[in-house]
Amino acid sequence: MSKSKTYRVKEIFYSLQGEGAQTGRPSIFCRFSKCNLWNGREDSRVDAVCNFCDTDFVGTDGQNGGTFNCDELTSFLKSMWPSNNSTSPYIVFTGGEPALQLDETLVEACHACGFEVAIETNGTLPLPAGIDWICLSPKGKSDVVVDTCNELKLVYPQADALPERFEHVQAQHYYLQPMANLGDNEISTSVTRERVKATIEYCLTHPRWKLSLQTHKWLGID
Ligand SMILES: C[S@@+](CC[C@H](N)C(=O)[O-])C[C@H]1O[C@@H](n2cnc3c(N)ncnc32)[C@H](O)[C@@H]1O
Ligand SMILES: Nc1nc2[nH]cc(C(=O)O)c2c(=O)[nH]1
Ligand code: SF4
Ligand SMILES: [Mg+2]
Repeated sequence: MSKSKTYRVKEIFYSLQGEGAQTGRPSIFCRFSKCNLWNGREDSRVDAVCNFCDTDFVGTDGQNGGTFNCDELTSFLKSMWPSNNSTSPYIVFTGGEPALQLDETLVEACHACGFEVAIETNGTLPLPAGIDWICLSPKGKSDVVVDTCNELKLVYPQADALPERFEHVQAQHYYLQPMANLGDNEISTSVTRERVKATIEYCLTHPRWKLSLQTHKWLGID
């Protein structure tokens, strides 16, 4: 891999993992720009393969965003972790779709710095080897090529991506996450009662599946 390769990053922030099996874990989030299932423009949302995205991933103008080479990115990520502690930095690559940019070079560089590497992915693109925690979250009619992960975290309900379609996926955890309304971070309004109720009902009748809530939205943190 060329040493001059650069990564386009929307934002980098330190927070608690809000969702899924690692909920509550201090994590550095590296949000890459761009997605392959939506161009991020509101006027294109209705026609997108993924049309309920709650995230701005366009450009590099978020907090700590920019264009980084591999050394610059790993150095910056390291600088976000509190010093004077022996716990390895836990980095969550997200986006946008991180599999468009995350490659083995960056994963290996993260490991060389002692990081643990996680990804949040829509599963439509092959993943580089070596990722320590894969959270797979399939979207709509898209073809999912990732069939093994640590957690399957399906946004529910999606007419074209209901849980039955993913029963074959090998995972340690199977989560349903209620689809949040857009444009408001208050949990009481951002997730409709109906969606939460429908998600609870599905879990109760199909107990392989557990409920995942976007707890950072409740807490008002990044
Ligand atoms: C913004 S996505 C970025 C990573 C990747 N592109 C993906 O879709 O998994 C991060 C997480 O937020 C979830 N998500 C996005 N929009 C959501 C919404 N409106 N309600 C609930 N979860 C949502 C995704 O399913 C995914 O698990
Ligand atoms: N706190 C927090 N937890 C998260 N888990 C997945 C996120 C994402 O946007 O990928 C996310 C996020 O944006 N914030
Ligand atoms: S696949 Fe992920 S980043 Fe892309 S539009 Fe959907 S939720 Fe957003
Ligand atoms: Mg998010």
